[in-house]
Amino acid sequence: MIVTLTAHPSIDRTVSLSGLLERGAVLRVASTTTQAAGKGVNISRAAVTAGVETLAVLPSAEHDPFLTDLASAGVPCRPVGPAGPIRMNLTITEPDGTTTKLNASADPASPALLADLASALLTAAAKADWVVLAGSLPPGAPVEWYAGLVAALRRTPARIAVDTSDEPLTALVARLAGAAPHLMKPNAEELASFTGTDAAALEASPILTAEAARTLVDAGVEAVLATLGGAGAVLVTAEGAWHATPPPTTVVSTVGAGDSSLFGYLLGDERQLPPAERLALAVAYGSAAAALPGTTIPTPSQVRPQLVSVRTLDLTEGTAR
Ligand SMILES: O=P(O)(O)OC[C@@]1(O)O[C@H](CO)[C@@H](O)[C@@H]1O
Repeated sequence: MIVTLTAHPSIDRTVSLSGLLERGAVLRVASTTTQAAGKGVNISRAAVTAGVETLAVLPSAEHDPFLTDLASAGVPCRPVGPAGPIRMNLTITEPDGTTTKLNASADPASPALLADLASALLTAAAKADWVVLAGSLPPGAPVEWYAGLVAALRRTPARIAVDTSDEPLTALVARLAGAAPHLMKPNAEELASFTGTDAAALEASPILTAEAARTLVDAGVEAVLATLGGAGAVLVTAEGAWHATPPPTTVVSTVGAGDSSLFGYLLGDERQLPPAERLALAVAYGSAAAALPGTTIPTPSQVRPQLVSVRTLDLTEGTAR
């Protein structure tokens, strides 16, 4: 079972433009969609369509329509309240695939709500193969909240994956000694933020990315899945490093591609696939998501790992095979 925590869930409103975005202009909208989302929720959605048992833990008021949306998608939920209204994040997509995102903030989370979320998560972790801490933290949560949760989750049988950014990521990286998650999924920008490298340089060089990811493995993280957008992804473990390139993809919306990649990796792990095949599944899930509108998460029939090419990276020689 994959338990996800979305401490800062969102209603994702996507506006698809029929032309290119022009600041200050009046523009025609081709279509709009609205979906209950947030990183952990998206991963639980992917699990449901792949037939993997999941539970989405999130703050929510008792009868919030967000829960109705998740129930109609068949996503098992553990809402924790009382919580304020769920924020709305806006995505603007252009016909060339350019995706612009405006992410809002929820009302501040109280210490009592954070404590109840942590306790619901620790209870669910007793039955989980993986617990995924995903997304930003709501206002009011201390930046080291994820780091503290990882330390507590390390005392349960579950394995822990984290995908976050900004201060919560920095705080987690600062406390890896003795409390490292089993899996981290930074993108190039996130990896650059604590390795003193440049995101564009990482996206252009899988070897540089693998070297940066390697610093997390040296600090105790079992596996680092570094996603590089159109350049695919790099996987680094203590055993080696791999780079996977996606098939040519017509990008419609990149929202949810990272969450889909992370789920693809976890699915490969549940199926006990070797590292290169787990990476291929991650990249296939990510590129399938990028080809879909809004925050749509791909179904297994839309995911084609056989079209992904994987090569081994030799970090001592600085070469790829
Ligand atoms: O503000 P955060 O928590 O970093 O990201 C939230 C978010 O952008 O992440 C998902 C895509 O990964 C979306 O469903 C959601 O709107």
